[in-house]
Amino acid sequence: MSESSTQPTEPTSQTVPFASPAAAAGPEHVTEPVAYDGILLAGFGGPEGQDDVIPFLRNVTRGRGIPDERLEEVAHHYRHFGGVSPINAHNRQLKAALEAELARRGIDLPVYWGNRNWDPYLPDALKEADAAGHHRLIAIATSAYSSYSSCRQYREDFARSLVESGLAGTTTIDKVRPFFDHPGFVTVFVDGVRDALATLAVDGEDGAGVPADRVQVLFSTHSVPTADAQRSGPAELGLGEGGAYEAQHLAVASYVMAQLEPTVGEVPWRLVYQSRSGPPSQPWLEPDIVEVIEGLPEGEVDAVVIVPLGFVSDHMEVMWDLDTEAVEAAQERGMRVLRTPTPGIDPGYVTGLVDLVVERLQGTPPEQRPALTDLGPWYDVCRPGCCENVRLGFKPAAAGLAP
Ligand SMILES: CC1=C(CCC(=O)O)c2cc3nc(cc4[nH]c(cc5[nH]c(cc1n2)c(C)c5CCC(=O)O)c(CCC(=O)O)c4C)C(CCC(=O)O)=C3C
Ligand SMILES: [Fe+2]
Repeated sequence: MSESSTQPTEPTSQTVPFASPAAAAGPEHVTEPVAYDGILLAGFGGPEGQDDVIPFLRNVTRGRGIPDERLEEVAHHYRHFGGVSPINAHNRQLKAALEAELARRGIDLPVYWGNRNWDPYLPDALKEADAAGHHRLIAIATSAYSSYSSCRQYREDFARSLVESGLAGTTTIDKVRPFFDHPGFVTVFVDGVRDALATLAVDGEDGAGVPADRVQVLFSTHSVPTADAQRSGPAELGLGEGGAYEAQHLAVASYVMAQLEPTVGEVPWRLVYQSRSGPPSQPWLEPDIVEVIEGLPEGEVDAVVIVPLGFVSDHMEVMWDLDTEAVEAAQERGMRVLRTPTPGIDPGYVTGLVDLVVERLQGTPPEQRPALTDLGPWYDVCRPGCCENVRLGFKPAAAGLAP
């Protein structure tokens, strides 16, 4: 395991041990213009009432070997909020915001929305596009990084949905690059951490304020099996045992902190994980955010800033694992705690997503594409086998290079 897995005994700041550009020109970047006729907004999906909870969880975990106890626990998170995840409402808002931004820029492309795990499902979105005569789609998945769950699985869902809808051979689906280091995404986190530190500076105990060196910034993302992390991104980039998934998060977190350094100085930070779900025998990325908070040295850290770096909206993984569990852990230790915003429908984020579509419409060369870390701009089309899941076995995927 990499450095990020060691338990902290004192506030830490991580370093990024690599600089390994994916940006070299190659077949993974598409530099020909493509006349797309629709945008496919691909979401995760979530339940919208108590009766949806169990069928939704069955959809998510089919064939995954998630223990029953874990499913019951997760069902409880949803039940606590009336069986409703806000994720579908967020995606309805995002669709409307994308439509407004496209109209503002005079780009005549309809947005079709479909989910992996709940209604409206992806095959229905493809049928809706077909009915309108649209067969050349560019997809935006609501996930910014490389890994099986955050990239490849969406590509497999596209391939499966083309078959299920009867549109294989008629419709094609490409996908915008993983946008972890696109300014539209990253700026939300830079602003969020800056605002949180400013709030703490004037708003501590006794009105004295918390100095930046007594704050621990925790960038949190979804844990995944270490086997999945290792297989994320091309092995020859040499991105370490956490693969592209961990490397991309570390690079973005490091960029965020570097932006703030001139004004706030050195603030301790680290990358942590949340929402682990496999059996205990299976290694997943660590450390867990709650364990890290519980291990923070008493008397040295006055406040924790939680940054939901792995997520694009305030869905259940944010509401429960961060805003409920992690916040309670910090409060129990007498620490102040702030959680920074997710991108949601932030105007800069929405503009950025449209920019990602436009770079594919125009075939913008990689060196002209915005990317804030040395790792990007990441690939438009994945190589064969990229992010494959060895546990679940081979499944065909759309939006990849031909073998
Ligand atoms: C990397 C990643 C993201 C971020 C990228 C992205 O956003 O796509 C993400 C997002 C999400 N995960 C979500 C929900 C769930 N994820 C589960 C299970 C799993 N997630 C995994 C990974 C990820 N998940 C993995 C490796 C599993 C194990 C099973 C498997 O190998 O697939 C389970 C099963 C129960 C449990 O064990 O937790 C649930 C209910 C929701 C919806 C929240 C809502 O409803 O508001 C969202 C946005
Ligand atoms: Fe998940």
